Amino acid sequence: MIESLEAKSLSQYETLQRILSAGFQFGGSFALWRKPHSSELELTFDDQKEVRRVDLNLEESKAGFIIHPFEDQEDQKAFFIEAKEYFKIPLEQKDEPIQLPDWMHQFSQTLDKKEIVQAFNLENPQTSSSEHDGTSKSNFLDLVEKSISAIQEGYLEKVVPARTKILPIPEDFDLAKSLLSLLKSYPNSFVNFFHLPGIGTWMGASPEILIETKEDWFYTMSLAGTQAAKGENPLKAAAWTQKEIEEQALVSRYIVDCFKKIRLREYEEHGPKTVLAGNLLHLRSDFRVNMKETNFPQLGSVMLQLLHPTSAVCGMPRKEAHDFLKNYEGFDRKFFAGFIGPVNIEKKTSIFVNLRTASFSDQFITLYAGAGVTEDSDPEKEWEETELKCNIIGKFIQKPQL
Ligand SMILES: C=C(O[C@@H]1C=C(C(=O)O)C=C[C@H]1O)C(=O)O
Repeated sequence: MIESLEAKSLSQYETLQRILSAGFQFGGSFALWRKPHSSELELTFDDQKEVRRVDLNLEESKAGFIIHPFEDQEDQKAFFIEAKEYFKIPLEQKDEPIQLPDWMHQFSQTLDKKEIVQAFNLENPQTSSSEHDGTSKSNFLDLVEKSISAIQEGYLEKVVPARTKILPIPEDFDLAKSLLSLLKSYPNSFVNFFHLPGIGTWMGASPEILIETKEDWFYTMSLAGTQAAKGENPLKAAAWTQKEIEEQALVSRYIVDCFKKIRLREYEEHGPKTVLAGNLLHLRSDFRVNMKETNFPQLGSVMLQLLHPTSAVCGMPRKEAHDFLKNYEGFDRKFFAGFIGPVNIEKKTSIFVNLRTASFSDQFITLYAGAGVTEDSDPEKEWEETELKCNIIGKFIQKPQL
């Protein structure tokens, strides 16, 4: 009774503060997320101190949240937050109090915003000082020039060089406020936060599904081509150049090639259409397959392995593009452009490409962004595109809007 009265008086912000405090005091891993167009925040907590690693066998997996870096792992495994505790809370204001689960009341001490920052800083490994600089504009322009040359020489068809941008953690940084800003401002994105003790603490708002399975259906998408959303009706006003149309078509072709590898012919392809992600526009095609009719119940896992990393975040041909980035990009992407998301929660699996994301360490926040380069790319424009992408998360770290 007392608890429910207490919960009634908590605002959304205070509820989130309380959840984050409990997560950090719980001592294990935890994640929270809101799927695109959903009005529920989902949360999962795992009390195991040692971070779990699992095979990429989604169909047999326990319920939980999977996190895989950009690079393939030697042991072919991903990090995993098992849903030892799982619950959801409504994000729309309702009259009834938000119910937090009973176990959470053991962690009734609410950490203030500074203590929360300390909780993720202290546990993460120290980063080297070279990682504190981020990618300079001239280095990124050089990388794009090199990418264009590699394409002109016929060695690559498309490549997606990326960069980092470093922000000092602002004096008054407030994780709960930043997260609420992302939730409010990006209804079409997969807003997420996860904490793997000793490994990383990340937050993001991804627009891109890598694979989704719901009942009998498998879904994926090709997302590429970027421009700033402008004016009253940005979707209508969008005009795409040949460069962007081709860039996105290459990603669709890549997906179709993956279907071909497994001799799957019965897929539906819809699009491309213009979609909004934050204040950016992209071109997107949606693909779906009925796993029952095609007798392919394990399609989720098979396609996950074939698709990652797609040509939306790496390039084509995949191996050559990957080698090129390894040689010239000059930083470790870690979880950026890897994949994250809930697995077998309420019989659904929704795995997103980890884009529009930030990692926390020491006193720094690292933002990551890439841009698809083709023969017709203009290096200066690709730099501007990465600035816009970094800003999607960066602006709410610097100035949450509540
Ligand atoms: C690489 C990123 O985004 C990807 C690349 C895009 C592009 O090149 O236009 C668009 C959407 C994403 O598939 C990123 O956000 O960092």
